[in-house]
Amino acid sequence: MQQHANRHRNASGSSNDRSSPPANEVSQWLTSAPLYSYFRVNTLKITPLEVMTSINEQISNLKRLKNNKKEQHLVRVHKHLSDCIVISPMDKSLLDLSHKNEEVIVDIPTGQSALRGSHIFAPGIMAMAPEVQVDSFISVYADLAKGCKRGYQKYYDNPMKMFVGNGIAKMNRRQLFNGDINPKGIAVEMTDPVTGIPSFKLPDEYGMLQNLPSIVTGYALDVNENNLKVLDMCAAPGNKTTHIATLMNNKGSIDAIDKSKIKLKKVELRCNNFGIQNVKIHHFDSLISLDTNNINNNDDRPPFKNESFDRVLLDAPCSNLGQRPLLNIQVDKNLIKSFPALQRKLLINAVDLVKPGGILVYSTCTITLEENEHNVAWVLEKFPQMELIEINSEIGSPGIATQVGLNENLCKLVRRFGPENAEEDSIGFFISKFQKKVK
Ligand SMILES: C[S@@+](CC[C@H](N)C(=O)[O-])C[C@H]1O[C@@H](n2cnc3c(N)ncnc32)[C@H](O)[C@@H]1O
Repeated sequence: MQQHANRHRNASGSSNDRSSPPANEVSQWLTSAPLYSYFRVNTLKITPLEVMTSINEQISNLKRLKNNKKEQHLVRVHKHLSDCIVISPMDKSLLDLSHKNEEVIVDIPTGQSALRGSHIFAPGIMAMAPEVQVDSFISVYADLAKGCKRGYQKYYDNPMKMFVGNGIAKMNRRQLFNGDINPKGIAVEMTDPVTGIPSFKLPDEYGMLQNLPSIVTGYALDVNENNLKVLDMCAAPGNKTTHIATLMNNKGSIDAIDKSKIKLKKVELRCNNFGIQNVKIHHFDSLISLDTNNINNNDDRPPFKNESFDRVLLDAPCSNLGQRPLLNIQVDKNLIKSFPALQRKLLINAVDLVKPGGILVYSTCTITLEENEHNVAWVLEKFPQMELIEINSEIGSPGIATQVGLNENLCKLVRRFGPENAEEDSIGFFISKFQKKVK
């Protein structure tokens, strides 16, 4: 019996459903980088056309493309999202992906970012060959074995170093490892990443690289009306807060809560860069964001009164099994199992804080059924005042139906981003949208 159950178990964490992709397909998908990158334009300061022109200029100046006769159309505005620019990968036949003698070793997060089109920043470099000069053309490897000590002097020979592409050194070994001060800034400009995703640099105020489903989440909150009162319960580092504020055109108000003080600094910085003025930042625990004992007379800060908000976003802490590429997937089963309980506690507060007629969006950047469809089914069962409503988006797929989760019809109302989403190859993600019934 056990054997039978395991055969049908899949990486989404469930048995008995036939629509989840098999585990090997999921792990292959998780370890690879999404095909496209997306830049969400800060429309408070600049138009998508201006940003597109600027990205286009930088990309067409890349050496690989400049010397090539084939015309490439790598940059376009998303057909459904007017503030989202889609950047396609470069034609791989134009890239120089031969392994160079001179190399640098980077840590796993830096390797993952390079696969998504980032340059290599100094703090991510573990080792650099002594012969590397500024402007040398070098190979970059991610140390999947985590065996390379920072500043390692010899050639790092390990079968678990993964080639992520080639680039031009902008610092040498001495600048990286001999100084007293930790170096910052770009140490290698990636010109030929194995994924072909081009790198570019724009002023911070123009907007930010953001995953497609995160952009869809901002739209799902429906903030077109004037003077809405919005609560973002898990806001840092502010990707969605800044998008929602932009969609609100700086009108109304957003209370942005997070329990991480350090990460809230990023929310503040982004809001300042983007020219956002309608966000109030609170270092607080959203598990106690509801004023159950009526102790707070100030509605400018948490805990907030019952039914205070027109819109609530709960972009919940989760198992993160969607953040591609995950070059070393380490599944701590006990940690993963702990998330649904935390998410449900946050959902209880979210339900209480939204006004009748108001909207609650619940999202995660993971693909497990327990943190997604099962939590949605739990809300519907526990809170009859909450109705699951459609997300008007053609992007993403319906949810996965199971006996303990959502049925086929309810699955059509949610958006799931996983290996089944071949067309808009993105990170793993889940979005659901509820409306509180008017009494
Ligand atoms: C998925 S991230 C949010 C990402 C963010 N919405 C964005 O788009 O940039 C989850 C966040 O929840 C925060 N968090 C976890 N538990 C929390 C709690 N009890 N109260 C408030 N924030 C919490 C974490 O610090 C983390 O920043």
